[in-house]
Amino acid sequence: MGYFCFRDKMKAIAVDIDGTLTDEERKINLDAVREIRRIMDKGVRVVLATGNITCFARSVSTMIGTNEPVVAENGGIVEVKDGEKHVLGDKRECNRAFRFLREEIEINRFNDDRKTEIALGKELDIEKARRLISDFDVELVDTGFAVHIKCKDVSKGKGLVKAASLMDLDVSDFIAVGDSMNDIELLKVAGVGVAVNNSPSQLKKAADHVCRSEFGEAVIEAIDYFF
Ligand SMILES: O=C(O)COP(=O)(O)O
Ligand SMILES: [Mg+2]
Repeated sequence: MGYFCFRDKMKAIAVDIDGTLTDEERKINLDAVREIRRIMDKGVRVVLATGNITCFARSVSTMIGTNEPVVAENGGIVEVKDGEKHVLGDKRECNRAFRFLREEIEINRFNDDRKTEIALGKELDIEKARRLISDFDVELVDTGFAVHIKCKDVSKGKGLVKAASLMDLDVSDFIAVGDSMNDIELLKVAGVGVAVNNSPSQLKKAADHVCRSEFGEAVIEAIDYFF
């Protein structure tokens, strides 16, 4: 089935922030924002799905101009615009793993108020850390911007399922665009999963479509292709 079959069928897009809407320095691509606003004007609904903390996700969403739920903390939180929060993760096991890890190796924890996970500086020796906390029911996800200690059953994919139901949509109505390993479930649950070209090969393999371009240019490419 060709991708053109999806044209006019897709109702919504879920977009990752860092490395997808932004470049590697976290500068947002304004042309991609313009493109997102253009399809919003046509009635396409836009959800941001990010590993960032909820207030950051909400701020970016507000400034782009979407009033839809945001998926934050890698799917641990889905927040509706009026501030109603759906908590899909449990931080306790992350805390236990973190306390154990900090006894063993030096780690730099983000000083923020995450509700369902813990974010660490990306300079961490991730393979060593994974071995050290392998007995805990958590996983480490490296996004290229941070390393997250998150519950195994939390994902942006589950977050999108929740967001879609709050929007009276189905996840299959969504195209999802992402750049890193915290996007893999997001790309898998969506109707069409799109990896930007700066994604690791594992994400590209999980995607239905891999963009030729990188970062925000790839968001523009995906929108032009699918909407
Ligand atoms: O929080 C991160 O580490 C990356 O954020 P992202 O999911 O928006 O790319
Ligand atoms: Mg990203």
